[in-house]
Amino acid sequence: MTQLQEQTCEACRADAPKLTAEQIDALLVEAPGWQVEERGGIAQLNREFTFANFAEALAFAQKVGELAEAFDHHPMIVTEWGKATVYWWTHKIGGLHKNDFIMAAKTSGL
Ligand SMILES: C[C@H](O)[C@H](O)[C@H]1CNC2=NC(N)=NC(=O)C2=N1
Repeated sequence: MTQLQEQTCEACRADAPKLTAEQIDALLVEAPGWQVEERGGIAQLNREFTFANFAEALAFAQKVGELAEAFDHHPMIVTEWGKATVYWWTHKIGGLHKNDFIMAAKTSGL
């Protein structure tokens, strides 16, 4: 996990290739707790984080947002009482890029 977590996102270009199923399977091994689900035809990496209450979930969401701003790569975060679900995918390519796994690993490290 630390290996992915320490990497930095490469500048993702619109013509960057989406990860293949094999590449996704290999990267999932390095991102325990994360799963890939397709939403609206787009493969997304997601993980649910649980907390004691809403305030803690919100504080976590804020940290994820700061991480996203630092790397200019942004997730969807669904924040609820006791839960925050983080979704990573690359808008530019409408799918998954290694950057999404790097950001997921960093999210797990928060
Ligand atoms: C202009 C800015 O760098 C781009 O729009 C970035 C911002 N954050 C992003 N976040 C994600 N998840 N995918 C992108 O393609 C993306 N592009």
